[in-house]
Amino acid sequence: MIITEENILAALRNVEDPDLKKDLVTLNMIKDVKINDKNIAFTLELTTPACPLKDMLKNACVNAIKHFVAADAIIDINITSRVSKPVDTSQLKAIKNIILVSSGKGGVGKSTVASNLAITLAKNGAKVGLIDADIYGPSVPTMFNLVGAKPSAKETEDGKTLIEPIEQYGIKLLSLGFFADPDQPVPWRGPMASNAIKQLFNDADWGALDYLLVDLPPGTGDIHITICQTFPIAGAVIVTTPQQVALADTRKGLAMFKMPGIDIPVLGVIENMAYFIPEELPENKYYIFGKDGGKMLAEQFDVPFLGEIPLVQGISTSGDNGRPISLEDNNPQSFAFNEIAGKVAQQISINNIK
Ligand SMILES: Nc1ncnc2c1ncn2[C@@H]1O[C@H](COP(=O)(O)OP(=O)(O)OP(=O)(O)O)[C@@H](O)[C@H]1O
Repeated sequence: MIITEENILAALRNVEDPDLKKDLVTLNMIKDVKINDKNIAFTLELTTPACPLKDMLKNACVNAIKHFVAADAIIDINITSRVSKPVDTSQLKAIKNIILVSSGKGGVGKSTVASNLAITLAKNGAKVGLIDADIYGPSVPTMFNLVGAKPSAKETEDGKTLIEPIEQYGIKLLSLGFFADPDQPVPWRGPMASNAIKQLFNDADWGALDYLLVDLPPGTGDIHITICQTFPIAGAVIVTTPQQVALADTRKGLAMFKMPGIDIPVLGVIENMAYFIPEELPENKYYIFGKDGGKMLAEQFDVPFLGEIPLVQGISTSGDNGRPISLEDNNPQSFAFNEIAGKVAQQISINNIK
């Protein structure tokens, strides 16, 4: 068979993206096909740089071309991505997907998860921002080694003043902690807190972002309602620990996102501190808070289970030292965060195609 672009595209129509349930040609993911004798090159444009199916799709393309077009073809696939976004007409047009990171209870590791997910998505090549909206105890300044940092302001051409997010580890950051005295007992309350948070979205120079993560305060309250009702949210990630007391509060958090008038897609549940691994015995797992609580909760609410993170000292010390663990490339916990970040991005891509 003569190798033509039509033959190649016809072959690739047999490759379906298992998440998006359509073939790669219909999804407009195949670009720039070039043919030179038996050499075939093209670009496969994914919906997220963190796509967990990258290798699988690449292999499927090679197999389809070899099977339907030419068994001896030499195939070179260049993988890129263009992050998809929900259809919306909001003022935050340059921000493609706002992801809420939420928990029913305080102290379950929501900020740890939000920070590590942000870093992991950025490491995969996405443009990422993080808003720390935790009015009770903003932890982003500590986790990103930015205690005492103050964002600067800039004047736009039309005379508006914009806050400049602070960039650290490739992520644009704004935290309520940058604007309050860390020793003040209750820095933000009621309408003042809601207004401050709205400003972090509306009056900041975010530029173009693929993902803007929001570290919410624990529980369900005014801040949650304000954010959910003011901004177009792509979805919420729920962080829980396996104890019954945490799960009970997580149920309420999950139910809030499903309430009429809020109705935010739940991207899934992450079980943090799922088991304890002692540093000197890394093969041993101790289920000190019970087993599979997060997984069962996800099943019960019919939302995806995104994965589990163990309780390890390295996660806590790295956060306290201002360099979250996922900055380390070869750490098992970085692999765990990479898998979870891939699943979060995958769920967003699935929702955006609906
Ligand atoms: N998987 C883990 N292993 C070890 N320590 C952890 C883990 N996850 C979180 N921690 C530690 O637990 C503490 C609380 O975590 P974090 O601040 O992320 O929780 P949070 O849910 O955001 O809390 P808050 O309710 O105050 O916002 C921190 O000291 C953090 O380093």
